[in-house]
Amino acid sequence: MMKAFERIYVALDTTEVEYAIELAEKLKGLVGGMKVGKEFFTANGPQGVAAIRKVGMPVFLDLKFHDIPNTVASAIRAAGPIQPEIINVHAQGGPEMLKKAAQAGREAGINWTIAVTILTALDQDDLSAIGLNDSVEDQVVRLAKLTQENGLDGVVCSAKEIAPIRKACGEDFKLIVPGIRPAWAAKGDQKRIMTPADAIKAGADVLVIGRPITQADDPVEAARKIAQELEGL
Ligand SMILES: O=c1ccn([C@@H]2O[C@H](COP(=O)(O)O)[C@@H](O)[C@H]2O)c(=O)[nH]1
Repeated sequence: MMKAFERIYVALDTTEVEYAIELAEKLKGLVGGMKVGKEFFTANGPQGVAAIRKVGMPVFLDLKFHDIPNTVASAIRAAGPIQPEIINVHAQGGPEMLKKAAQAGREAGINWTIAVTILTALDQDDLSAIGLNDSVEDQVVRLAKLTQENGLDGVVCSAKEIAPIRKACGEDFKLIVPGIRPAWAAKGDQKRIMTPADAIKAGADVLVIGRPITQADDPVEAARKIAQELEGL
């Protein structure tokens, strides 16, 4: 049985590899894993990710691939040697791309290949601006079902859509949830947010938390405070 704090993955959004390693070392035992995304990967490449893995925690490689099926599948296979626990694509890449991504993830030995539904920094007005006139919830559930039908392990969604996705896709489908904001943290550019405790109560498998921890005066204390909030849920 997973402990609640192990559900926290910290978003290491920085270009500084030494700082990221130091932070990962300090947070080991307080959180479950590290998430590295476009900023870190663009600056430090696979060697940078390997350095984070060496700290001894699972890594979520959040590169959100969105391209033609062959390119996405090849990129996922290329990530195999980095041995991320989780890798992702955009569900809006469509059914063929999703199917090829799932196959490539399995071939590469990656535990969870998942798809981003609608970014947590977007709200209803943003969807309308890009010509999507369904509700955020309907669009997220549609993409989650498409992701599941094509063999992936789960989705990235906001905590606000956990209940309808669970209803549509069941309990085994993995829900990885950014847009997490403790009551004491600034919202920043996130629009669909929830507190860590409420997101876990709603049924999130993994919470992705960046700035509330990394930008805190004392990141270790911030992580400890969040972990305590999750204890006993
Ligand atoms: O819909 C999404 C998908 C990915 N993210 C990523 O999660 C972290 C969140 O960081 P915070 O500092 O806690 O806002 C960040 O790396 C995003 O790229 C997301 O926020 N929403």
